[in-house]
Amino acid sequence: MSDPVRVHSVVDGPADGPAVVLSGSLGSDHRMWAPQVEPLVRQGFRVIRYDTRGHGASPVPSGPYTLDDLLADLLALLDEQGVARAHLVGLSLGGMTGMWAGVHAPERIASLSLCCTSARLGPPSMWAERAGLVRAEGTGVVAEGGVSRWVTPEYARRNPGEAEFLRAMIAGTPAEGYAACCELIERMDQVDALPGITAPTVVIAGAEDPATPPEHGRLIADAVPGARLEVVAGAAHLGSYEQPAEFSRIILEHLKSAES
Ligand SMILES: O=C(O)CC1=CCC(=O)O1
Repeated sequence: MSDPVRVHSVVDGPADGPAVVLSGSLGSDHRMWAPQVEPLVRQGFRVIRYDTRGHGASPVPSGPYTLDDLLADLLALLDEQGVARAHLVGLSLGGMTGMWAGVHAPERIASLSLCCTSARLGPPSMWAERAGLVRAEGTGVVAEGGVSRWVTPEYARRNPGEAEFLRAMIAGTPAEGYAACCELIERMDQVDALPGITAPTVVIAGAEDPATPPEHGRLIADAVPGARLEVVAGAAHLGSYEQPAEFSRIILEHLKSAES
C-alpha cells in the first residue's frame, strides 16, 4: 500500500449520519461540491469533501501519482474521520478513484455514485502533452479550456461570475499536482477490473460532456454488476455544478436505496 498524505477536508452534517465522501475532478478542490452539501445534509448524511493530493489545500508531493496513492489518501481520511464504511461520490478523477476503491477496498465502500467519469480516457499522448504544458507554463494556461469542458457555453454566458470562479479554481491548482494527475490518467486502464466491483453503483453522465461523453458512462454501467446509467440533459463535464438539482436527486435516490 502507498504512503498516504493527509488531505485537506471539510465535513458537514450530523456526526452520526451515514458518511458520504465527495471526491473531485482534475483541477478542482472541495468547493466544486458546494451545491450538493445542503441537499445531502438535509437528508441526514455526514458529508466529507476533500482536496485530492496535489490540489487545493492538500499536500503536493512530487509525481508520479498512482491510483493506489489516491486510494491510500482516501482510506487515511476515512480512518481520521472514524468512518469504517462510506458512500463514495466521485466526479471524473474522483470517479476513477471510486472505481479503484470499489475494486481494491470493497469493505470500505457502501456505494458508488460515479459522475462524468471514465475507466480509460485517452489518448495517452494528450495527457502527456497537457502535463508537460502545465509543468512548463503553469495551470493558468489550461484554465480557460478547462472551463469550456466543465460547463456548457450557455451556462458560462449566463453565469460569468461562476465561470470565473471555476477558471480561478483550475488556475489555483498547483502545477505539479495537476500534471501528476494528468500522467496518472495517461496510464490508467480500469476497464477489465469493472466486473469486480460489488458496491451498488449508479453512473451519471452529462449529455453535453465533451471530456467523458455518455458512452464512457455506458461502458462502466454495462460492466459493473447491477449498475445503471443516468444521462443528465444540459450538463457538460462538471455536471454536478451545472445541473445540481438533478445530480443531487439521482445521488440521493441511490444513497437512500443503498442504505435501505
Ligand atoms: O480536464 C479534463 O479534460 C476533464 C477531466 C478528465 C479527468 C478529470 O478529472 O477531468
